[in-house]
Amino acid sequence: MLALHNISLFKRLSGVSLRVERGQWWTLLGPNGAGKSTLLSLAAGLMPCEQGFIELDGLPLQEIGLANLANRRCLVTQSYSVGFHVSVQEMLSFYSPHPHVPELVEQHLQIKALLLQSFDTLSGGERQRVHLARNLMQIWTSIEQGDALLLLDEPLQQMDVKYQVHALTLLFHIQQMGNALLMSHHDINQAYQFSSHAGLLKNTQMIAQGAARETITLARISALYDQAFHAIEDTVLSSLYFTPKA
Ligand SMILES: Nc1ncnc2c1ncn2[C@@H]1O[C@H](COP(=O)(O)OP(=O)(O)OP(=O)(O)O)[C@@H](O)[C@H]1O
Repeated sequence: MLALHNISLFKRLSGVSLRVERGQWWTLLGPNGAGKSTLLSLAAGLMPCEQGFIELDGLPLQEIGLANLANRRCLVTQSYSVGFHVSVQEMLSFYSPHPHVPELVEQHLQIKALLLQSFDTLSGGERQRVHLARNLMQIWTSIEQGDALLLLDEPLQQMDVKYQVHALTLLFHIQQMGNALLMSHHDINQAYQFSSHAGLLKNTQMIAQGAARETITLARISALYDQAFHAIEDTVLSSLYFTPKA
């Protein structure tokens, strides 16, 4: 679905290639400043690459146009404010062609209880739930068709543990419908547990990529963050649990 061919942007991203296919959930891991947000903005078509090119279903991104892209892909950015007084209901109807919160979204993000509240008075976690819901509603028709590309820049920030699990479960359902996900995240264990694939970015370069459980290894994670880790076997989840050495 999404193909990045050797893309670069001065001091922000260097020669990155990546293919994200339908039904795959990629997580980008890497230290602050590694280039994760830059990669997501370029993939969303919000700025041009200096070198290389990006295709969506074989078409160069710049030929698709932002209006068409808006029906097909969303970008959940790291910070979001509306800048004026507006209720959650008004904000959702302003940005989304889909007038109602879809049942699957409501089930996991519980937006309806917030609809009459002013967006600017929401707590950080509530705001992030609405921000995620708004982006999903923007492309909901494509999501239902299994044809959507979700670009997510640390989408769980400020959510409490319960809503993190709810949001990850919602994203898992959306992946199972055949959609493609590319997400940056700072939680190695959630990436290991939930994503199908992982890309490790360091100093603007992709140093490893592939199936999540083959790519996220103790040696690579320690090198990625310049930090020693323990890997503990979780026999219940038949998974590894990474924890930094103090
Ligand atoms: N608008 C900009 N102009 C110039 N440099 C920028 C700009 N935005 C980001 N950068 C630089 O590009 C590099 C990559 O930044 P980016 O935001 O992509 O990192 P990141 O991996 O998303 O980091 P974080 O985990 O902190 O969100 C950083 O060195 C950053 O300082």
